[in-house]
Amino acid sequence: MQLQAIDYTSPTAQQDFVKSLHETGFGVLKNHPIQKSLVSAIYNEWQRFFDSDTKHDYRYNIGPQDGYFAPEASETAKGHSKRDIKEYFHYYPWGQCPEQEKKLLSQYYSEASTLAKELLAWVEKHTPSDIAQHYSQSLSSMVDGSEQTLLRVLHYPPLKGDEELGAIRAGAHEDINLLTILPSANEPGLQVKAKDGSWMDVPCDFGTLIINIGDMLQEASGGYFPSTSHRVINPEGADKTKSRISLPLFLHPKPEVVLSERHTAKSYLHERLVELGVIPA
Ligand SMILES: O=C(O)CCC(=O)C(=O)O
Ligand SMILES: [Fe+2]
Repeated sequence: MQLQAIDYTSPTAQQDFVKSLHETGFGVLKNHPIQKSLVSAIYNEWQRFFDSDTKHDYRYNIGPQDGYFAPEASETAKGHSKRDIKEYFHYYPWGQCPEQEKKLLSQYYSEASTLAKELLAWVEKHTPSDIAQHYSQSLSSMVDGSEQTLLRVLHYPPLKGDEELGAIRAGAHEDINLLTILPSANEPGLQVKAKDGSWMDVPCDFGTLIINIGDMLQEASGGYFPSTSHRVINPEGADKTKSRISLPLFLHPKPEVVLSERHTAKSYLHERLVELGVIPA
């Protein structure tokens, strides 16, 4: 399995990108419209946020899931017994956000959502017709007017040595949504599972964007687009003392969208959040 960066401006970008998503569940883009300077400014602002105690004033709301999730409240990946070693903030335009950090984060949300929708349109255009006939409605219309798209600011704190045995920064998991777009983080660690079961490092060149399929698009495409397992491993040696910040945007459809005979977006999301231990059954 190879993950080579595709040039967003190349004449064959759309086909190459959708081929990569079909074959691996992942695609890497360079020369895309998201500015590096915006991403690094957000990383800096949120490092300060996570380093300060005011984060506790933004504790997440259990139903809507917006706000700050402390390490004690973070996810336990399906099939794992230890919580991930991370804390994070869930931003929605309608949700809570510290005033100081709102300007850049809302700008990023809007730019990244626009790009994610464009990439979803590429996926739609290059889905073979025998697969596309199973979409209950066009992929673009699934997200039009959706208020569910989630921007997560993630902080993996430096390791102190007192972490629970076997706990890792992000246990192997699949994303729940349609598509995820993720700027390369400020530190390595992201790995993707290849078809032979081995773990491969995802290239971490600052400025590239990583896109992956989530379970909802896998479900809607009958598996044509695979939702590939990924994880974030712990740093070693001198890197243990470093924080890692990342900024995934999870493109979500409207709740009433029918994904398959089994699921609407709402029923699927609910099932998965219970599994992750972040909402009660
Ligand atoms: O931090 C990363 O690089 C990936 C995060 C991730 O996979 C997730 O939050 O779903
Ligand atoms: Fe993920």
